[in-house]
Amino acid sequence: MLKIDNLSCQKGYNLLFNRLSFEVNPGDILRITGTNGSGKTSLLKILSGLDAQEQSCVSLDSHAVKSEAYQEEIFYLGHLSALSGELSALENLEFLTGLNKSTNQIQLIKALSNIGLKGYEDEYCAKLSAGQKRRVILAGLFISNAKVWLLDEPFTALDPDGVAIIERRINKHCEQGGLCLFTTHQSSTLPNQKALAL
Ligand SMILES: Nc1ncnc2c1ncn2[C@@H]1O[C@H](COP(=O)(O)OP(=O)(O)OP(=O)(O)O)[C@@H](O)[C@H]1O
Repeated sequence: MLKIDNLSCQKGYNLLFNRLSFEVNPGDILRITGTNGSGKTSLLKILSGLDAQEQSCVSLDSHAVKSEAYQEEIFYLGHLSALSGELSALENLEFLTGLNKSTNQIQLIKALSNIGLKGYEDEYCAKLSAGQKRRVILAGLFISNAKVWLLDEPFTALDPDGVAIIERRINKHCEQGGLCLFTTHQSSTLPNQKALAL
């Protein structure tokens, strides 16, 4: 269980949220909404451990955010594509999944194919469209072993086919006991999603 207990976040003079408490259980899909600047990205960054501050009010099965046990279970998909334009789609995927020793190159090529990037394995990411770049990162997400998916605006830049793929994968992940928290400004057809408004 991902537990958030009395979490507050202040940026400059702006108190984004105060004493926020909620739990996300295995199988849960949590949709986080709010106006621009309400703190959605800030919340996901705290939960991913990217926030510089140590956060004792966040734990996963009693493990603290910065602990190895917590970090092993997290995949954070940021707003902006964390890809190198000078590396190919396959090389970027190798880098993204570098810590997951159980994946080999054949699996990575298959993952790119499954997300609609067959034939783009050796293309420099600088030459890919915004949606194709997004798909490279999603390929990394889908083959990761992370239990907790933290997805910041995952549908951005994706065409309807891309949106359908990710919604299907979120469903499958959570049906198998995973957890997914995602932010979006778009409507979503995901069933059984819980909601958190900031
Ligand atoms: N490093 C930072 N230093 C100062 N202020 C920051 C920092 N990061 C974010 N903020 C501020 O915190 C507020 C919340 O930002 P955040 O990115 O979390 O919002 P959001 O809900 O994800 O917005 P959007 O819907 O536009 O993506 C904004 O006003 C932003 O300017």
